[in-house]
Amino acid sequence: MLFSEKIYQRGAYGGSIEVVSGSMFSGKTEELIRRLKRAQIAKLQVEIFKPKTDIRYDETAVVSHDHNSIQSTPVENSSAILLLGANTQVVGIDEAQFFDDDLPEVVNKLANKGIRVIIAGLDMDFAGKPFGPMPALMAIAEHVTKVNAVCVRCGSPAMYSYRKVANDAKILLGEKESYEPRCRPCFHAED
Ligand SMILES: Nc1ncnc2c1ncn2[C@@H]1O[C@H](COP(=O)(O)OP(=O)(O)O)[C@@H](O)[C@H]1O
Ligand SMILES: Cc1cn([C@H]2C[C@H](O)[C@@H](COP(=O)(O)O)O2)c(=O)[nH]c1=O
Ligand SMILES: [Zn+2]
Repeated sequence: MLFSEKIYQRGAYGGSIEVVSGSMFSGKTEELIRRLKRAQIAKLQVEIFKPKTDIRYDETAVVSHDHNSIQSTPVENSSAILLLGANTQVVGIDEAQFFDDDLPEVVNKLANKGIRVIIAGLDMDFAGKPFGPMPALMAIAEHVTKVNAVCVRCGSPAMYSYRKVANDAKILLGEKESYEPRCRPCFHAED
């Protein structure tokens, strides 16, 4: 889909919410970085946020599995995004699944002020259950882009993040040592 970098100029109530969602390794962060870098090229003021807890690749930058990166501000909660993002033109948010349930209200407020908000996050956790505020964010977004990884078992499009380690905690940071993307049949198959 083609998004106009100049969309913010429509003013109050002219903002918008875009959500990029899918499994791990599906390219959510790369797509987020791509859209944000285009906004920077268009000389828009861009503020990028991620949860303070997400220190997998870098304490401050948003970094993709392929090591593309963009500077960001780590924040404790969604109210910090409202505080720090209210006077900019474009707001980017990565790992949105880890934020609190107030995030949809926060991004609605930002979009109602005319800000373009671009959000990336996991739609489902390792058990295939909706993850945090993501369902609500997808409901209120103008544009939802679902991306797929490649199933590591069969090569089909993958929508699930299969957890390879025995741990039932909802939040377990990690990458290939702990997770692999799988398609529906492979996700439900016996190991
Ligand atoms: N099984 C896989 N399917 C698709 N991409 C993969 C896979 N394993 C590794 N990758 C790499 O991961 C990159 C996507 O990284 P990233 O944007 O950080 O994904 P996400 O944010 O969705 O976890 C791809 O461009 C690709 O190079
Ligand atoms: C499925 C699942 C994932 N996580 C963690 C693992 C990673 O640290 C992030 C997802 O990162 P990505 O950019 O989408 O690759 O979330 C988790 O805590 N719980 C889960 O169920
Ligand atoms: Zn498969």
